[in-house]
Amino acid sequence: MPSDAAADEADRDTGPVAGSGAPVILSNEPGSFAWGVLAERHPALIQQVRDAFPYGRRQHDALDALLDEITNGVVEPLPRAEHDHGTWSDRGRGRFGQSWFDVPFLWAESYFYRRLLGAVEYFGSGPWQGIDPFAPFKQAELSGTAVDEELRALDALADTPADQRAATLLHAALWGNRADLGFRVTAAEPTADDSADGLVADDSALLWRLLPAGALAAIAVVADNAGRELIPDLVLIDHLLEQRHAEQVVLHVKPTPYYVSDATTSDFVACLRRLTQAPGEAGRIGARLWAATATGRLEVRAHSFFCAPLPYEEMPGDLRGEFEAVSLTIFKGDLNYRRLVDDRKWDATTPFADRTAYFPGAVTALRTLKSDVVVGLARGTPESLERSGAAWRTSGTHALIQVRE
Ligand SMILES: O=P(O)(O)OC[C@H]1O[C@](O)(CO)[C@@H](O)[C@@H]1O
Repeated sequence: MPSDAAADEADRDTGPVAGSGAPVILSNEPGSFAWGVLAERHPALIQQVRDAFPYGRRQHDALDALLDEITNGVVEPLPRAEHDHGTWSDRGRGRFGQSWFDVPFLWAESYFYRRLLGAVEYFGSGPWQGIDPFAPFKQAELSGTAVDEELRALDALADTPADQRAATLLHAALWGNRADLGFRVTAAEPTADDSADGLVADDSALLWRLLPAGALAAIAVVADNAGRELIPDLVLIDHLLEQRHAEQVVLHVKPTPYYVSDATTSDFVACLRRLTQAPGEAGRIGARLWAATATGRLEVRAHSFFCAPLPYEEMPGDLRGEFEAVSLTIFKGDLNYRRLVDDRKWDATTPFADRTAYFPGAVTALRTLKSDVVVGLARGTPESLERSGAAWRTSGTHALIQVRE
């Protein structure tokens, strides 16, 4: 569990203040994507969590109160006794007392997950301490037959040439980002066909140029979801290590449960175990990765800032130092993207390099589009996507690979 001091430290040393010039995304436009997340997904998620555990009276009352607050009330501060009361008092200055729909969407979502963990006594000192309220959903996905099939498919890849294998594994990690359990609370899961021609930006050639085989670089991977996303991420990491694109990989996960399916250390262990216990190539990949953790070639870290409601431009000095120390950082997923470029209504053709100029080193985003923000598109692309009439920004049917050297 992160200490209050660590989170305080994370918030104090904030570096330059994040971008300006485009309106921050709020959730107060009925019918907008952000409005739907707060008005529909969060209440549905409270119900799902309530149904998934034999919680006691106190937890049911707390979930009722949270539901009432997010639908009819205003943002309330954390109770004084909470370990991170001070941290959130600072983060919430100017936000408490407002409608949840009128504060920045990024902030509201993040605080919602903190409050949900509070309601189920995740941070308490009692028997529910550390019980992940999303664990049943993550476990069901990880033990499902879809994962069996995905692991079996690795056998066919074992003998393909390395560059072809690399391209396939990169795409598997990219599209694995559609496997997001929060996204499935209300939306239909996109079908396999939806991914055809779904790339709105593709800097993969530059990515491989930055990672030549034999370069022995250190790479950071900022993970997103567990299960069907983390498994292809791990398989890609194995490939990078095996082919000597990287000598060391640091995998950054969340310190506490977040956005339903975001990967924590427990989820990393569960995914690695799933790989090692699989037959064939998947099992061999799992064994190699397990061994890599023991030698330090694969290291897992869980900085408190990964659950902060803030853009990465405001990252604390120690995390900035970690990213400075590697040759490339790969950010997975939609939420990381929102935090990387800042959750604002940017013109979609704003260069990705401009929005990430503050980042201390080369950076890559692998993301399926599941919320409104997007940058780095070629001129004319947003217009033609709009003409298609599809919900291309939010439905997970489109994806991007963006790189800044
Ligand atoms: O798991 P990912 O790719 O970060 O997606 C999370 C996304 O889900 C939502 O919470 C709701 O769709 C978005 O607001 C958020 O960015």
